[in-house]
Amino acid sequence: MDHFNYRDNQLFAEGVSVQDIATQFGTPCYVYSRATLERHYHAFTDAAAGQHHLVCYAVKANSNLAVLNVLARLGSGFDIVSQGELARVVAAGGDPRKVVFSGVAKTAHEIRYALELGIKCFNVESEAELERISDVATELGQTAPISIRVNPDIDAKTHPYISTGLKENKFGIEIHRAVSVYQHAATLPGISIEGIDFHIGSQLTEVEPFLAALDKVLAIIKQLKTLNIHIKHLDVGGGLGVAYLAEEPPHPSSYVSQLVERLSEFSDLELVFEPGRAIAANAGILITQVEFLKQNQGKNFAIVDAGMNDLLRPSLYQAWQNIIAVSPRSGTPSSYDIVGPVCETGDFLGKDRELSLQQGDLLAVRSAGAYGFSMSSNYNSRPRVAEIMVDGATAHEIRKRETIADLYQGENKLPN
Ligand SMILES: Cc1ncc(COP(=O)(O)O)c(C=O)c1O
Ligand SMILES: N[C@@H](CCCC[NH3+])C(=O)O
Repeated sequence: MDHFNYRDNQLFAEGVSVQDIATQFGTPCYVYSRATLERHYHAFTDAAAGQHHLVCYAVKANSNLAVLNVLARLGSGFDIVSQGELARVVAAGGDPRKVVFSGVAKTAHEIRYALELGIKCFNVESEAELERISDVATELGQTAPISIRVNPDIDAKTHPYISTGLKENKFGIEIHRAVSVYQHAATLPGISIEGIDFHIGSQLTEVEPFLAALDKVLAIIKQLKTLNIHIKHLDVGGGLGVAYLAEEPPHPSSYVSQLVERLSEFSDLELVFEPGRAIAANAGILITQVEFLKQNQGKNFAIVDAGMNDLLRPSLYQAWQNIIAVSPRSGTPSSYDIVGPVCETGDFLGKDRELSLQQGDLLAVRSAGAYGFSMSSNYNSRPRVAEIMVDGATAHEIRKRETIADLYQGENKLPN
């Protein structure tokens, strides 16, 4: 469910007409709903209420400062993968003590920055990284809180590019070596063992792979206890999917409850979640305008003003996202490929979409709040689009559209 609905044949974002947003701020632009973000966050926290828990929203899904700020105000923690994301969290008013730091290649500089801010935990992805974290912490006279990311070798049954928990993926430490890595970690001077984590992939539509990974990791927690290594938190990563087309992912509350049920023997364990998509995807749309309608060899194209540089998912993963008219027409629909202005054959937002269209019409690409703007680029020297957040009856410009000058500021010609 979200807050983008039709009223009198006009698409609304909460209390504001999408047509009005386009008129005021221009197209293309991303539009987010504060109420949807808040509702999705609460779906996790309400369902986890019986267990000590922390939701660490995955910043990579949508790192706009206003989005982070809305979540920070609710008490959310954050899952980050770079110094840049951590700086954003701080700038948005997030609490560094609720930050977990994931990613396979943390630099010494990034580790130092995170230690100085006092983050909750480093999710460690390799032995070499463990050594580096210990060294940097020792230099600073600190001990770094860590969790080992175990790779449970579970097939998450998702797109191969976004599966992360198989042994052939680059992520985490093989599960059969986890215990020995913890034993080694316990000997390092700059390390304080706090947790254990996994993340098996993104856009998962079933709970079973999560439960299978959870069971494997709970067995390790028990084994570590016998070795006098006490795990305080279990981070189950993110990855819960959303319905883009006909998928039927479990509701966050059902997913959370099923995980919590497995923890009856582990009442002291803090459960950490890192959802990105489940919170942000359906809290956003991308509005785009039809520039031209065109026919080639009997095929209909609607050429729109947003392209793969604005929303990469369809091109990169052949992802399907719903495309709807902002003011639907009553005429007989035709089948259109919705394509962008970028000079790539793979530049499309959707194929074979049944729509009744005229030049100048506005379209909304749904479920675009996650991995939309955050994966956008300046390819073809196209300025990045504006981002708008609707809060009740008001639309706020939370990021201005880039100007043409923004595209080359900071670059220098060679001296004569
Ligand atoms: C370590 C980690 N945590 C959390 C996430 C967020 O994933 P999602 O947006 O699928 O919830 C990702 C991305 O897949 C990730 O790699
Ligand atoms: N960018 C991906 C998700 C990647 C998750 C990051 N590990 C998507 O749009 O579906």
